Amino acid sequence: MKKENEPAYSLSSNYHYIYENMWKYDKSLIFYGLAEVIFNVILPLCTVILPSIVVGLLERKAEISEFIYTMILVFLVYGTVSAVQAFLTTRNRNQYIDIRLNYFSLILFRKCFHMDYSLLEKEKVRAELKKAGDSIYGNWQGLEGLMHRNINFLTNVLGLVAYSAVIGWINPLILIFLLALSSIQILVFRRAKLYEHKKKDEIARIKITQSYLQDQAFDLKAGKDIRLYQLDKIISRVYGSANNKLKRIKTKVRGIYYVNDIVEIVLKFLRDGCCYGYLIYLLIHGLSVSDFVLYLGIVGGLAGWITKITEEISELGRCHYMICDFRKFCDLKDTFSHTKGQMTGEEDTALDIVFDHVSFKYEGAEDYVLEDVCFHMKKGDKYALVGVNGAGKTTLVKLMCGFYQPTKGRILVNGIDIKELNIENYFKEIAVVFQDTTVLSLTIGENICGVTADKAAEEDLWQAIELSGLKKKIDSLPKGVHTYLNKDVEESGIQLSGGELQKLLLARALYKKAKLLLFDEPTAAMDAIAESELYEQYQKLLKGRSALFISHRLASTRYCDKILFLDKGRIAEAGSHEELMDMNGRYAMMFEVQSKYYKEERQYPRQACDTQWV
Ligand SMILES: Nc1ncnc2c1ncn2[C@@H]1O[C@H](COP(=O)(O)OP(=O)(O)OP(=O)(O)O)[C@@H](O)[C@H]1O
Repeated sequence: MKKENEPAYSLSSNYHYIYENMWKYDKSLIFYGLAEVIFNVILPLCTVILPSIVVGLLERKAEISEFIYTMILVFLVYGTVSAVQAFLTTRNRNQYIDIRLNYFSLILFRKCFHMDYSLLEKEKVRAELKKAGDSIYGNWQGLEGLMHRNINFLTNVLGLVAYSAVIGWINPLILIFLLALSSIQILVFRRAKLYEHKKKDEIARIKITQSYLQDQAFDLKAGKDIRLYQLDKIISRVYGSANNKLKRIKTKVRGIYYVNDIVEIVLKFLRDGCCYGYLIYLLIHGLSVSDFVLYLGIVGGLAGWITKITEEISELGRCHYMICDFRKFCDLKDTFSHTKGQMTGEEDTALDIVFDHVSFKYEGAEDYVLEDVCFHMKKGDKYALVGVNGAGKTTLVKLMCGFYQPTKGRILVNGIDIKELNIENYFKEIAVVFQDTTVLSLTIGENICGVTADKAAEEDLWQAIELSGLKKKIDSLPKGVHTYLNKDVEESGIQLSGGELQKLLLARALYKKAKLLLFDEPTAAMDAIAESELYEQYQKLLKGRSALFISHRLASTRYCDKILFLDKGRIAEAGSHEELMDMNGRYAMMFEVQSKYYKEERQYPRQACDTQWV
């Protein structure tokens, strides 16, 4: 079993993951990477060997012509190697950014789009998503970081091997001494990195709070409430306290790195002192000046390779942990079947839904939101779901959508347990309008059809627009269905009113030609005329499809075949409008309370107007 803080994947598995995907994306990336490693080592070797050649010429008082030819050759070699190395570095850097944005980002997008909704909602999973995002949104971080760091690491290892061969030839003891010092440095680095990793969960949680508050500060909708209810102070206070928490953690992490830096300085002092002392000793005892220059460069360079190897190992470790975060999120197991699973039957135009003793509670909650809910909605049935606030209506709709699994009992869709369904296919067969649904800042047509308006089935698009009551508005827009919403993507975008937005969401649900339609307060923001028009064409809108809708305006429920009255998560009353009125229970009471105001209003309409304007 893995211990806490132990990475979820081995380093070799992460290497395999990255290079396998690089190979899939663009095979040449691997070859260009290897070429960069080779040229990264050749270049510093040139800077060590070439000066020693020049000093050698001076030492043996070479002819001026030989001196000039050699110098030209030196510059040519150095120039060519530098140019190739610079080309490879730039190319690889750009390509690594490219694969991060165009390949790995899309893996994360796809995971978010298709994973169980209930998983995505969990606070713990959101923190994991934040960490997975950190590993791809940043240069030299996580996945991209490993590609860069690996080039650097291999460069340093190859450099170390080449330089070690020369130093081992001078004196093997120096080599052993240098390697021993490096091992100490690596161990100290590792301790600092492990501590930093331990704090990552805490940091991710704080960052979620920070980015939520930043969103609120910049959000147009929140801007209204912030001004009217003076929420700025509380937002600033919570943001400040999150910043302080982060600062405290980062100060502790920096403290550990400070110890690491001191150890590094002491080791460097020891290393350079001993090596340079030994070379001076050799010079005094007959070593030529050109060899002294060469060895000096090699010893100095070797220390550089070693220092960089320790740095790169620590950076590789950091990237390794970040890749683990990315893969852990991408490998989260779903409870629903997304790619396999059964289909509901293509020939049907409606779905048959059974709630068989369904109880449900949200994760971490003590109480059940729904308890022992039983009903059978046959193909083509129109159901209304009513009840007081918090009775569990939206939760029931979300269960019907396949966003959550029941805690107890079963939900059957055309006789198949929802757990056994191919949920992606089921999503294609249902259309839902939630209370908190948002639109994308794209064109009206794209929002309704999910594709560009040109590719949409034109007739269906206009039919949905007409049925939802949005036609008049669209006809008034110069660009019609090609008009952009909001201003995030297109400056000329327009802002729809609450009611118009609701009509648009309705049009989107109707365009889909779903077998099951679920509406959560679909008319809450509509004016009375729009609402009444909608109800009048209710049967036409739903054309033999199954539908369930939640509404607090009980007058609307009379268009439904059956009404379920939900009370504290249980179905307290069920039947047609007339049956429930005859029952004289909670539904009848709520209906009476609502209709009382309409009656009163009809009795005194003028009076109200007069009082207002006289
Ligand atoms: N994601 C969630 N996590 C935890 N509890 C939740 C979640 N969503 C809703 N609840 C709780 O479940 C209960 C039922 O909520 P639900 O939204 O289903 O009620 P509702 O009947 O649709 O209410 P309303 O008429 O106000 O829209 C509430 O007490 C709510 O706090």
